[in-house]
This record gives sequence, structure tokens and C-alpha cells, in this order.
Amino acid sequence: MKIFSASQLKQADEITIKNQNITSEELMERAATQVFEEIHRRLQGAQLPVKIFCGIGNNGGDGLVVGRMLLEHGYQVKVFVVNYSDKRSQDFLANYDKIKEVSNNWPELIKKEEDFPEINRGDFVIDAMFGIGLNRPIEGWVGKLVEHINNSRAFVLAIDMPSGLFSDKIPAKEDAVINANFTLTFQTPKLVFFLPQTMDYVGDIQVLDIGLDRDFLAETDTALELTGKAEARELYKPRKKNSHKGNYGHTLTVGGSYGKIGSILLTTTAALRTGAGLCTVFVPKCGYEIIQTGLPEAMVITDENFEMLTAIKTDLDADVVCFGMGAGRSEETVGAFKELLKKTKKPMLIDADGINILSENKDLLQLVPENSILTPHPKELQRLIGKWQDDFEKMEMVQRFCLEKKLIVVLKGAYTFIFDGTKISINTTGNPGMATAGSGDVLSGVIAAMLSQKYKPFAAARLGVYLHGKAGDLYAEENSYEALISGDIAENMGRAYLDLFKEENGKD
Ligand SMILES: NC(=O)C1=CN([C@@H]2O[C@H](COP(=O)(O)OP(=O)(O)OC[C@H]3O[C@@H](n4cnc5c(N)ncnc54)[C@H](O)[C@@H]3O)[C@@H](O)[C@H]2O)[C@@H](O)CC1
Ligand SMILES: Nc1ncnc2c1ncn2[C@@H]1O[C@H](COP(=O)(O)OP(=O)(O)O)[C@@H](O)[C@H]1O
Ligand SMILES: [K+]
Repeated sequence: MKIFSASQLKQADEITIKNQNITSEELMERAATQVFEEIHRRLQGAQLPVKIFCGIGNNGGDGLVVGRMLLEHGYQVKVFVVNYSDKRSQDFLANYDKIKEVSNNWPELIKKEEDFPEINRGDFVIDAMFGIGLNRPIEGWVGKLVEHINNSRAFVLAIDMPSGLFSDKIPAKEDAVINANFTLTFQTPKLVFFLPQTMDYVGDIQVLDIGLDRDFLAETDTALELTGKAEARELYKPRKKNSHKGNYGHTLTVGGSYGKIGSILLTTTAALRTGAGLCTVFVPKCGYEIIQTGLPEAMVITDENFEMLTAIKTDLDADVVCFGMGAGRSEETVGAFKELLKKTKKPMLIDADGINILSENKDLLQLVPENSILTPHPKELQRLIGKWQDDFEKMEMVQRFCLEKKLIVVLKGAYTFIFDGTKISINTTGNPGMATAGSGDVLSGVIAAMLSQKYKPFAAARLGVYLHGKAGDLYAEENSYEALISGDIAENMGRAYLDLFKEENGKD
């Protein structure tokens, strides 16, 4: 699913109005009807106090329409107009009149702090103050109202966006932003829903298809895309019946050190579970028995050194080399990595200590084969590219790094972002149970196996990250977040593949 910017969405609104020969008021009615239907489906007529806070722009207009429909369906509703200015939008005004026609329960104006209503914990609050039109921080008494709503601990549903969130920048620490439990957003999720600095404001997300012009949406290019089930399914390449293990590539996983052989064992197990044809592991001597016993399916070659990697001597012409997990950063290992880089020509997967070595020896970056994939977590990324002011600057810095070095970066997190210098793909699977030792090692094996099965690097990263998260989700559904250990992710790769082709009421 594409992620459009606020200006692209405004353009989409205009083109839709023109091409479908409707008024903007009709489009608002259509959008807000969807919001109403979703709320009605969830509340089922429950008589809890519903308090709707409407701004005076089109987000407020949506709130008025929802309020009217809830009143018509017998809900216990109070609509408030947060009257921060007199510049009411036309569609707001039209709906302001309409709500007065259906009930004597007219909207109440809020003009100052003294007008704030009481909000109780059991209330259902609808935030329709600001949407994608917010262009400066919420100030004065309106900011205080945001605080008042947040402090109430009522359930808060935001229409389109939580008020106070910008679509293209991070609010300052002191800015007032609604803390929503749930956000019903129009047509496309907004980028800020996925950024570490802003994702907590949004709560659960549901996207409502409000029928904006299909051609415009299809033809308009966006750098940003979400990878959900539909996209992952598109990326998947079925196996040919007439095939052999050579078709699915030979993966060489290189890593481990004394006390950290488990990491490379996890990586290689994951690579085999993801479909690598053959796997060879290169480890220090101390890893020999551990790997042979723990994973009889893999072949093992050992370094001359017992505890760490010192020279990666092998004639194997692997389809993909995956380096770094548990490798450590000793001088000898840095030297071994340098030699490995010199002789590797195909795109590699570099993780963990591999990334740290590159950060400490930036000259090695020029030896990394084009289109290789780096899989840092935020700390590793910072060591590699330096500090950023905020998540927007971080994205720019990563894209620049990818372009300059011709690399792909998989930035791991609650939402994992995949960068290739021009496109950014945001993953939708995964859960907090995956915040556990070794889940990154498993991811390296998964993506390496995708490369060995001849997926193009960007696709390999997208599908690999999606399936890795899905495997974690399927395990957690039955066993809890807490009990998940990283080996479970590898064990559940099979279910993640099968799930690609399961229908779930058309949703992914
Ligand atoms: N046809 C359309 O344009 C549609 C728009 N829709 C809704 O319209 C919203 C966008 O509406 P608007 O563009 O009217 O903008 P908003 O309703 O988000 O904001 C209202 C206006 O307040 C002003 N403003 C911005 N920041 C402010 C601040 N800190 N303090 C005081 N005033 C401030 C701006 O001039 C802005 O236009 C979307 O988020 C969505 O909810 C939906 O009804 C779907 C259709
Ligand atoms: N809260 C979360 N939600 C979703 N995925 C998560 C969460 N926390 C961690 N993950 C995933 O788990 C993996 C952790 O990788 P990493 O930090 O390298 O761990 P390790 O070094 O222990 O292997 C990444 O793929 C990341 O996206
Ligand atoms: K809102």
C-alpha cells in the first residue's frame, strides 16, 4: 500500500471531486459515513457518553457528520466545537447547520478553558480537531484542551490523525498532541504513524477506503510503501516442480566467537527454514561440534583459531555470504572480514559486528559489493552514519548513505524500514515479543536465504522482513509475547509462508 503525503492526498481529493462529479461536501459525507459505520459496528448502540471535539476545518466537518449520524442512531452524544478561530471551512459550516436540523442537542462552543466539559474515564472521545491541515503547533487554551483530554484517560478515537501530529514533521517535546487509542484514517496511513518518535500517539490504526480516484492513486508515485500481506504475496516466487537444491542457492554464513556460537546457529537454522538450498557455516573451531550437533543439515568449515575468526579460508563460491552475527571485533576478525570483502563480488548480507566493524573502519565500506544488505538496529545505524536530529533527518541520512554506497539498509525496529536510496518500504508484521535476544540473527538468515533463492536484494529484504515478523506473530498468537524466543521465529517460518495464501476477510 502506498503512503501518500498530505499534499498528494489534497490533490487526490480535488481530482476525485472533479472526476466523480461530486461536491467536497459529498466527499466529506462519504468519508465521515465510513467513520460512523466503523464506530457503530464497534459500539453496537452502547449507551456510553460520546464526546466529539470538532475543529473548524474539514477535520471538524467530519466530526460534525459523525455526530449527526450517531445522534440519528440514538447514541448519547455531545458535540463540542473547538472554536479556535472564525475561519470556518465551508463544509464545516454546511454540516454545522445540518446537525442542528436533526436534534435539539446543538453543538456547544468552546472558546476558553472555562468552557471545557468534564471528561470521565468511561467516556468515548472522538478527536476531530485537526487532521492533515495542521501547519503549526496547537497553542494556548486549545493545547490545554488536548492535555485535558489526554489526562481524562477516556478512550480516544482520532479521525484521520491524532490532533497535534503533523504529517511531515515531528512535534516538539512541549507541543500538545492527542494520545489516541485508535485512529481511523482516510485512504492511506500517514508516514508519522510508523516513526518511533510519533507512533505512540496513534494507537491501533485502521485505514478507510473513501473511494478517492483510483487512477490518480495508481499512477501517482510515492517513495514510501507499506509491505502487508498483499505486497508480500506479490513478491513471493513459487518453486518449480522440476527443480533441485542448486536452484535455491548456497548460503555461506560466517560468524560466531567463543560464547557466541548460538547466534550463527540461529542465523543458519533460519536460512535453511527459509528455503536456502545448501548452507555452509564458517566458524571458529570452538563452534564445530555445536553446529554439527545443533544443525545436521548444515556443513561446517572452521577457522584455524579456536575462539575467533582470523582467516576465512574456503574455495566455496557461495551464492550469498552472510557475515557478522556473534563475530566480535578483534583485530584478527577485522582483517578476516576485510579479506572476505575483497573476494566477495555478489550482494552480501552484513549484520551485527559486521556493521560495527564497518562503522569503525569506514574505508572498508568501499569494498562492500553493490546492492549488499545491511541490517542495523538504531544503535548500529547511528555508529554507521552518525547522529540525527529526528526521524525525518534519519530517513534522509539513510537514503543518502544508500545512494552513495549503493547499498540497502534494513533499519530494524517496531516497524522495520527498508531503504534503497530512492524507495522506502515499511513492514507491517512483528510484535514486541520479538524484542528478545537473537531475533536479529534470525532475520539475517532469513534475508540471506531470500538472496540465495535469487530474489532481488530490495525484494529479498522486504519479503524476508515481512515473513520474519509474521512468523513471530503466529507464534505469539498462541504462546504470548513473553514466551517467544528467537529460535521460535525460525521454527515458524513455514507457517509464515503458508499464511501468505490464507484469506482473512480480505484484510491483511
Ligand atoms: N475533501 C477533502 O478535503 C476531505 C477532507 N477530509 C478531512 O479534512 C481534513 C483536512 O482538513 P483541513 O485542510 O480543513 O484542515 P484541518 O481540519 O486539519 O485543520 C483546520 C485548519 O486549521 C488551521 N490551522 C492549522 N494549524 C493550526 C493551529 N495550530 N491552530 C489553529 N489553526 C490551525 C489551518 O488553516 C487548517 O486548514 C483531513 O484530515 C480529513 O479529516 C475528509 O473530510 C475527506 C475529504
Ligand atoms: N516491539 C517490536 N515490534 C516488532 N518487532 C520487533 C520489536 N522489537 C524488536 N523487533 C524485531 O526483532 C528484531 C531484533 O533485532 P536485533 O535488535 O538485531 O536483536 P538481536 O541483536 O538480539 O538479534 C528485529 O527484526 C526487530 O524488527
Ligand atoms: K483528528
